[in-house]
Amino acid sequence: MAEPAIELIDIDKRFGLVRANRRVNLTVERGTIHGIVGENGAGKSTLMSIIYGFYQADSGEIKVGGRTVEITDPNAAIAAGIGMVHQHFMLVENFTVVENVMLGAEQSPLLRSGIAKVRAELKRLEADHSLNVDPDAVVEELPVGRQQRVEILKALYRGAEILILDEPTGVLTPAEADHLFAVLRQLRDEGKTIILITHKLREIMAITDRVSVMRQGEMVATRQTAETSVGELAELMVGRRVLLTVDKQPAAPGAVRLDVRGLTVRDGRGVTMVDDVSLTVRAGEIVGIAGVAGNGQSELLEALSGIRRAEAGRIAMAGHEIDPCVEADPAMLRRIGCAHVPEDRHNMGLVLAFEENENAMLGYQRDKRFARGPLLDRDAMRRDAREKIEAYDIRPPDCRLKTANFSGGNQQKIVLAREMERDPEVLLIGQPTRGVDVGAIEFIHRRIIAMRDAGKAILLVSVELDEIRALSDRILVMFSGRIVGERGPHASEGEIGLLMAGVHEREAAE
Ligand SMILES: Nc1ncnc2c1ncn2[C@@H]1O[C@H](COP(=O)(O)OP(=O)(O)OP(=O)(O)O)[C@@H](O)[C@H]1O
Repeated sequence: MAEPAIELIDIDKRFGLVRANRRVNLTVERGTIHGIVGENGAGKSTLMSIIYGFYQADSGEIKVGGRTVEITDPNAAIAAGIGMVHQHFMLVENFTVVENVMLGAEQSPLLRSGIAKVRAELKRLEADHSLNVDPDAVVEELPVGRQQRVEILKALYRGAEILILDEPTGVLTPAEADHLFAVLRQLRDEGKTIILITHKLREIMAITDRVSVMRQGEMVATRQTAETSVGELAELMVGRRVLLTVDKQPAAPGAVRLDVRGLTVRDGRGVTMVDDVSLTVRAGEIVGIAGVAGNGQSELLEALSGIRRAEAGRIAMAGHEIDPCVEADPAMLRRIGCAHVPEDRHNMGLVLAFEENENAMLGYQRDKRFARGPLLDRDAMRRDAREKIEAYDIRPPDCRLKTANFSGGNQQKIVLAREMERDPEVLLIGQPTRGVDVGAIEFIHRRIIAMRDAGKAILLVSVELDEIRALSDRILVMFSGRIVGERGPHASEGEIGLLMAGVHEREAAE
């Protein structure tokens, strides 16, 4: 039998007291798509960073094609035929596609023979793998799906035989995700090996050949995908049965707590992203905004939370009239009882260089309970942070750890705990479970329902249609900046999907 594409033997990695990888063994066969799943902080990204040479294992061995390799840095990984598509793209945004692909590969013989050859090679790779990107396009002007294709091209250009993708669909529209999967299947059929990390178990079932499960730094199981199920994988990940559906009673809505009239918002380039939107959210109800990413949901949430100034409209929130067209003031909105979980935790939700306990109260630093005279009461902050760490099972449970050193899903929980535990009257919540494992999704969904049942008005924006359908009491569909339809909680996926795709209201109802 052919040698496996890659073998990891007894890989160990510690960060201080945290044992991120414990004697991990993994065999990935050539020409297969191998999924890696595991709860937040299980050690998936660390393991991939070791394969790609960002980190060095404390001990253990890596074999590529049967031969032991020393992967001391990403260049050594590339030389061994390993490529990586990162969760947060590593592209230079104001460079063109071809420049990005060349960057770091300046020594390649192809480049020395002239940029025209590089462009020709890129065109060949694009055509062979249906990657369709213009080599001369500037990266920042490309939609995220295409930027991701540039990352794939970059890896293929460097001769990658093994491609690692870390949560590649988190930022993609459903159509972009389908296209990515078609590309990955084709690469596999050509004999390349794909390692895919994702929290979306449905994706694992749809596209992988085998799947391995990590828990608390250990590799606990490997299955043939055809012989397992979402339920089994979820249980293997978190060590208990996970309810994959949300239990809730019908809503008992009260008074209107959020009333938006004629809101119009433009983006930085002057393009109208939110076009004359009106909506209401009552106490004790969850209103979900469904839509394919990029249809104005983000700008709507930003305008409501005071991050972005609107062009027109008015807002009444928690009994206060707000003019969304004047200078934005998120602090004032917090004071009147509005909490906001932003979609983009890195840029809007957290300061990664701060300690966990500082992020756990970011934006609420003027609260009396954190004050000691004119200073901050550090003890009170840490006490508060520890309570949230416990309630939200944030790992590792260390409120002094720098936020950058938490795994992606745990960072998300830090933001959720801060905003949801403030007991707000109105909760604006964007992509609450992005990057979060199935066990944590179950917990977060229960918390959101509990807040609704306690009379909070909740506006939920999510690109996950399953999440919108599971949580919302009313569903508003946004397309091209407008609300194009409203449906009850039992509307079918197909009906909402049609509205999301811009099919007219009447046709969608038929
Ligand atoms: N540079 C670092 N310094 C300290 N601790 C770290 C560092 N990188 C990761 N860790 C810790 O190692 C553990 C594993 O993290 P890792 O990012 O590999 O998890 P993950 O399985 O990818 O999680 P997620 O699904 O949330 O992305 C976590 O406890 C994390 O806090």
